[in-house]
Amino acid sequence: MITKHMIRTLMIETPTVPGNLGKVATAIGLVGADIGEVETVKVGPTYTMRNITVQVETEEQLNEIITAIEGLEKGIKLHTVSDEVLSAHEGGKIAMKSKMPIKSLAELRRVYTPGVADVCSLIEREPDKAEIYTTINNSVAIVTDGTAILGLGNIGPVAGMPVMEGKAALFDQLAGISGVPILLDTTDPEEIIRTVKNIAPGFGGILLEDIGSPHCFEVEDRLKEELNIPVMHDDQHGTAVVTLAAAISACKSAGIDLKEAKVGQIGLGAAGVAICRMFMAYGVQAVYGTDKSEMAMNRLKEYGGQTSSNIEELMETCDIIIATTGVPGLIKKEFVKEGQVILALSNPRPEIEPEVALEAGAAYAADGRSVNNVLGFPGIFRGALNAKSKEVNHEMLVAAAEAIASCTKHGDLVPDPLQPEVHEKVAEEVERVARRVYVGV
Ligand SMILES: NC(=O)C1=CN([C@@H]2O[C@H](COP(=O)(O)OP(=O)(O)OC[C@H]3O[C@@H](n4cnc5c(N)ncnc54)[C@H](O)[C@@H]3O)[C@@H](O)[C@H]2O)C=CC1
Ligand SMILES: CC(=O)C(=O)O
Ligand SMILES: [Mg+2]
Repeated sequence: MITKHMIRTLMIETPTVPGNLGKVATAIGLVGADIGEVETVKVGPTYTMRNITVQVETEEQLNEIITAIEGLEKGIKLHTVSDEVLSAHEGGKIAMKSKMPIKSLAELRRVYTPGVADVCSLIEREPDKAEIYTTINNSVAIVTDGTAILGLGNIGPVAGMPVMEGKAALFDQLAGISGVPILLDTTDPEEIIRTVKNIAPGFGGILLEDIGSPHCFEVEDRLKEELNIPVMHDDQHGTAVVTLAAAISACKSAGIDLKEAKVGQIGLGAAGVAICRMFMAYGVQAVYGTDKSEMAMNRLKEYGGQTSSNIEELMETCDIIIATTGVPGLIKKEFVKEGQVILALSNPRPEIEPEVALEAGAAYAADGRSVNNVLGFPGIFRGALNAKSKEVNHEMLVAAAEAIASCTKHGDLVPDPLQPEVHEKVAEEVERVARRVYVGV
């Protein structure tokens, strides 16, 4: 089964006679679409109304379903076709809310003027008190310039806002952190750095998101150097953490030593270079990378990595293949070697569908939906903020990767991202390592 990426909900009425739902399901199946959820909205004496979610590849395939259902027997009616992903975004996904009720004048005066002035004066005298009496230490800025939104490219910060809102929603739900999207109307590294430094006093940490290469490297390096709060470019290090976790789990299940495995990285942008650096620093001896850009290849060499001239060579020789190019379908099934581990991580669509890679002989295969930095960034920041760490460093990232791997069931590559224990474990391990390194406890 190939994963379909368009999700639509069909509201369908059928006469209340056994077998009608089966006819609808068969019509959808014959077109080659997948059925997701089936929700019964109403059961009447003569008819039943259901919402049926379908996953399709293209608009044409959706139209074929519509025609097929309309061609079924009299009484089976298609009422609406809705895009629930779009509906879920109506009005945006996040909100800044008051934690305090403000229902009486006494409460108003406590929360706002004149009461608030005393708290301001206290913080002026003792700046550390901001940690106790403001939300700063629990807030992370999610900063983008819109230059590498998922694999969609340079579509601008406003078009990237749904991704930033998604990260903020995940910060809240998985780690209790207030994530605040910051959209930058500049792609100039100096201006980005200056802006982030100027807003930094309001935040306990900075998550750089979907900032394209090569300027993302300078932006992150400089901000790490010049700010004394945790700064992490998620597409680099969040991705590298989760990829390392997946590789650790795959090697454990296959009974091989990751450090002895040959790893091939396709795409040496933000995610790819960080993955290579992470694997090399973890002790993997043979890490090779390739990219269509000479500049990207040279960058890997500067970091001490080895390059390969083409994808075919990597596919032929490596045990583990990781792809982060943003190019769907780049890896042909003929390239897949028996027993390989294939992590095709580009979103929204992978370089090879996991089902195709497995059919072609891969031992393990996954895409960016499961091997996703959502498994890393919430817990990494929770741990860093808890430890009052001034940065996110390599040891903390390795601790996060090992924590994710330790939560993974035998035979799986990564755990379920909605399992709260995973994020708790990542936070705990990151905090432990951060305290050891920075606070000395
Ligand atoms: N699963 C996950 O958690 C994550 C997935 N990603 C995905 O990885 C992809 C890349 O993201 P970034 O590294 O931020 O982008 P980027 O733009 O920094 O890097 C992409 C790199 O791929 C190279 N490339 C493009 N076409 C190629 C080809 N045909 N052959 C060889 N190299 C090629 C480019 O030259 C560039 O160096 C995106 O699709 C993104 O969604 C990124 C971060 C996290
Ligand atoms: C998941 C993510 O950060 C990306 O695809 O860019
Ligand atoms: Mg991203």
